[in-house]
Amino acid sequence: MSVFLVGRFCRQIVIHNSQIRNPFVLPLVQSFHLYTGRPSCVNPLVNSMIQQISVSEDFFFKQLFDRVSCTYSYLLADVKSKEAVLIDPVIDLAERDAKVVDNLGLKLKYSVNTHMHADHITGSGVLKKLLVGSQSVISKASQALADKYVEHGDIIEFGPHKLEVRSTPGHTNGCVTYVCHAQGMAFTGDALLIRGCGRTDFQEGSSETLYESVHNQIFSLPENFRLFPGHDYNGILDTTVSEEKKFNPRLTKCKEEFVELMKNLNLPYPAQIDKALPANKVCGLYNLPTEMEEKFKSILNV
Ligand SMILES: N[C@@H](CCC(=O)N[C@@H](CSS)C(=O)NCC(=O)O)C(=O)O
Repeated sequence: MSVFLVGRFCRQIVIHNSQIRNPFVLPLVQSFHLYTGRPSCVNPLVNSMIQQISVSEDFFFKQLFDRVSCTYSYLLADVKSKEAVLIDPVIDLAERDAKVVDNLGLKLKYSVNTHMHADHITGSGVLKKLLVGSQSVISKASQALADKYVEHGDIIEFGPHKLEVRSTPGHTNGCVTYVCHAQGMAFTGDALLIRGCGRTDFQEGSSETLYESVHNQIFSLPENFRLFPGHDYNGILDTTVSEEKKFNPRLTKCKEEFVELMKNLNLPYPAQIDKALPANKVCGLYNLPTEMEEKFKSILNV
């Protein structure tokens, strides 16, 4: 897709999409908008709410859903090398996910957790057994056991693709957001939900910290970056930086109002919290509730 800029004295300039964020091209796009004085329907800055960034041909992306916990998992892969990562798998659906990976001929490198979940058990432990060679990943700050620990600024690689790790604490201490700059995507876990955010009333949650995390690490991304949350309870799949900066009913408030609002959410505790936390402290490999241990007995050899 291309962007056409039409000025007062200039007939037409065609800029390919891949060049829009080029530091030499962006000011040109901006100045055309300022110069002509009207918000062009093709100006990416004005249009960022609706203009989607398309993924490159060598990048595979599949969004997966767990109906019970309303959790999204994300399978990302390099089309050429077949190396894949799976963000936030759910244990109950580990066999489904392993089958998808197998069917597509992918090689799962990492099962990546955005944080230590309180509402469901991560699938990263069972997936290590189902897809031999794959490793569990979680942030160092989460203090859970995993094969690989990540910190702010680290890069996770699969084929030529890269996910930047951004520390976004507040919902939990160890929450991270994974940003794929080249594809204009960020996976926010429970730090930012669509028109919402993660609760801050347990697991060392802090509303002040969450506010800073979202504003500094997520809202600072380009306006048209697509954001993929850890959950959605309303049937919406994704959002953008621009949409959330305009319409998020919590995070558009000032920090003091946000903190007050978060104090009064009055949400019931997640039903599975007492079973989920002990298991998630070891990335779903041990400490499973009896029914899960029974279900995955042969896979986990416990
Ligand atoms: N009812 C669900 C839990 C719902 C919930 O508390 N969701 C969390 C993310 S999972 S810990 C949250 O942060 N929600 C924010 C919100 O505004 O809803 C269950 O029992 O599992």
